[in-house]
Amino acid sequence: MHCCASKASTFEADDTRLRMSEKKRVCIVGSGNWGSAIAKIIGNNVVAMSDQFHTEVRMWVFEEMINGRKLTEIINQDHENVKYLPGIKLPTNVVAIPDVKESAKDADIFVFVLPHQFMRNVCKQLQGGVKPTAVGISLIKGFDVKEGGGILLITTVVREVLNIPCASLMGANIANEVASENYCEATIGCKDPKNGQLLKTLFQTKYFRIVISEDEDTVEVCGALKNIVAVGAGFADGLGFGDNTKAAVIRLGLMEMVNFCEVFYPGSQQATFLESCGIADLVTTCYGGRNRKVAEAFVKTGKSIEVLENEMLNGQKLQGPPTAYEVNYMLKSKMMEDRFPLFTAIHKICKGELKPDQFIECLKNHPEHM
Ligand SMILES: NC(=O)c1ccc[n+]([C@@H]2O[C@H](COP(=O)([O-])OP(=O)(O)OC[C@H]3O[C@@H](n4cnc5c(N)ncnc54)[C@H](O)[C@@H]3O)[C@@H](O)[C@H]2O)c1
Ligand SMILES: O=P(O)(O)OC[C@H](O)CO
Repeated sequence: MHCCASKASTFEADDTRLRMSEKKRVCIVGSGNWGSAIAKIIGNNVVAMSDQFHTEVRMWVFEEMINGRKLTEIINQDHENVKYLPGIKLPTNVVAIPDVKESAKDADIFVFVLPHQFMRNVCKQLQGGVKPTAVGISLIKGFDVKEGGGILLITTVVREVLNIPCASLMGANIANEVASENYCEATIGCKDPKNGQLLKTLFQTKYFRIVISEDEDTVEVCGALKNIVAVGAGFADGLGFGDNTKAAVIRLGLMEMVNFCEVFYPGSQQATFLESCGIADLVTTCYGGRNRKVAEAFVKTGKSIEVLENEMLNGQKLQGPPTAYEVNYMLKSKMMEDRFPLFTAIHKICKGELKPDQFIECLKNHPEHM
């Protein structure tokens, strides 16, 4: 009897070990406004699905001092990111870690969510410290500039630098609204159905509904380009135009997004623009986003984008102006600026090469009207 009981417990221990080793450990790389909102979702989901996931979620935090305390300390003791997502409690199983390599230890799933301009540098720090079996997902909107004139998707940077597969999650997702659990949707771009399903399990909640698309490049490109259009919407608002003009900016922006994908990402499907990552994100960003808000103030105050970003966003980062630069960097090198007049005008206005009041003039002769 005794012998059988001990054998049974050995089997149980083996079984538990097996299940433990199959459990996925999640690392969130980034902890800004969206990073913190998504940490709330992931932290709650892994506890609800503790048979599939380790319940501790490590979140890399770019350390800074707030009123004499370290931000990591505040998050770990008070369970709130008081700087980037104030007023929202984070689950206690989300652990803030200031060392990116330490946060990545033993992780099976990497969620990349930081302003895109910092991504390559952070990825380089992770090089060599990532399990070869890990998978990544990028929530980052923007491009990486390639020497010699091209641009890379952020997921390509992850694949190249870390040698792991990488999907993306994009959508109409203003972080504060998601953190307040207001119903919305998102799109996961992932060619591999098994990884797509695993990632959907990690992110979906009753209020955050997800559709998987295999058209992964288009999903990601939509997320990056919509931030440029949002800047244009802000210019139109700052210039005092009404809703018809903003609708025209959104439509022409969408047409340039579609053309951009056709030219640079052949095989892109038009149906993808009807997902949350496409038209829905464009609408939300052109009405409620940070890029729109700062661009409106840019026209009204005459201050530079950098000054306004510092004054208005308390450390949060704009993605639209740098993305307009990155896209222009490529279009210019290919002598294709004329084919994308809205993207081009927005970049030139941000750089002070064109006056804001010339924005609408640039749209009056858009190739869409020829
Ligand atoms: N905020 C949103 O509503 C939202 C929604 C969907 C997608 N996104 C996208 O998610 C990505 C991250 O946005 P966010 O809102 O979480 O960030 P954010 O705009 O809040 O940026 C602040 C973050 O950048 C970090 N940071 C500052 N300097 C840094 C450096 N040198 N190196 C590394 N990190 C540094 C800060 O510590 C902080 O965590 C962006 O690409 C954004 O477009 C944002
Ligand atoms: O606040 P923005 O302009 O960075 O936009 C936020 C999100 O990308 C909207 O989906």
